[in-house]
Amino acid sequence: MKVDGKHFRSIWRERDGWSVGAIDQRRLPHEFVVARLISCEDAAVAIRDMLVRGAPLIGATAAYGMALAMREDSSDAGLKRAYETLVVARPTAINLKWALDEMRAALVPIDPVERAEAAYARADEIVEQDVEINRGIAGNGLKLIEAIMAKKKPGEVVNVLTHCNAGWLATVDWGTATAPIYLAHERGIKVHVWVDETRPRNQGASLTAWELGHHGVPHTVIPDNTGGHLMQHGMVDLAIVGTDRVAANGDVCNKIGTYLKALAAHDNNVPFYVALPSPTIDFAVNDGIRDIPIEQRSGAEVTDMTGRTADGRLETVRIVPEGSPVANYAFDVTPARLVTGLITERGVLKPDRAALAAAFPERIAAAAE
Ligand SMILES: CSC[C@H]1O[C@H](OP(=O)(O)O)[C@H](O)[C@@H]1O
Repeated sequence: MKVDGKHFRSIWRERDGWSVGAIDQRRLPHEFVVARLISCEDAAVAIRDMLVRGAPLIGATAAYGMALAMREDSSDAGLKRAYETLVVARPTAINLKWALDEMRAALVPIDPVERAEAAYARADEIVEQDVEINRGIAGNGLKLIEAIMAKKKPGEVVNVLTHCNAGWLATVDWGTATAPIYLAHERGIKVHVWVDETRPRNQGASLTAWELGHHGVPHTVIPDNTGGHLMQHGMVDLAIVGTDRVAANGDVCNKIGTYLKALAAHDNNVPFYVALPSPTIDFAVNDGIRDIPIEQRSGAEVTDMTGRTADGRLETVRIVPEGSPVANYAFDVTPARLVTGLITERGVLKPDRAALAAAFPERIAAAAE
């Protein structure tokens, strides 16, 4: 999307034809820094350390990581090593394994001498497919926003709450949860976004607020615990969040705190939608709460905070007493019963196996492989 009028994507193949550029999201919102990935290991570290993050972008980065690996060693052993290096970078977003499986399926059958070129071609396809899918999500989600706007009085706005960052920074472009918001904004529909800060990594405060602001979308950053109050007072028309993995039964894994937001929405009859591209559907998992692996990250993400001082310096400070134990679960799972609908590129679906299977039969086949 736009950054001060200039169009950007979150990841791209550089002009040299082989290295990979990516916005270093750890530096936002205070610094806009572009990283250059030149090896498979660079791609794996970028995913693990959240230089890039967000399920679809993790998948795109892994795809280019395989292409970088094929430049280094396109043998069968090199292909296996690259897959194994990348697939363990983070455990929860299924898009990582999806992209690696897609790359492996394209590369195993061909001569090793052809693999590097083929890998970049397939990675480029995955990147362009993500953008197209998100445009589809935008159009399908827009209908929900338009239906709410139709019931509003002149001059009123549609208030959308979102959690974490499921914006264009979490994908290649457009985002998932934000895609309908950007399209509504571009169509002149007055939307306002309540942006959950999303402790401890603050993807909302640091990333969603940054991208919405640079694209000119009205928004307000709120502490994570505010959403329930806003819903009780009729200040949220709908919630739209992203997801890292949707189980076959419609359970939704997303950033920690999503489940609590869904409970508040359910209690206040606020529609709670989840936006996702079909690669995020995992038919191999039948019970999301029981079976989706929940990443636990470093306690330092909870004990420390980084910000900009009054004189412009970036500093990290400790906010938890030395010696206090810390737990840092990065995701939770919202049961399907709390989800109003799944906004996909093929329509808004009921969060259940029948709807998912009917819309995306190819995802069932993939899970069976
Ligand atoms: C469009 S997927 C975005 C999804 O990914 C985020 O997790 P992380 O920032 O840790 O990669 C979060 O769960 C978002 O909803």
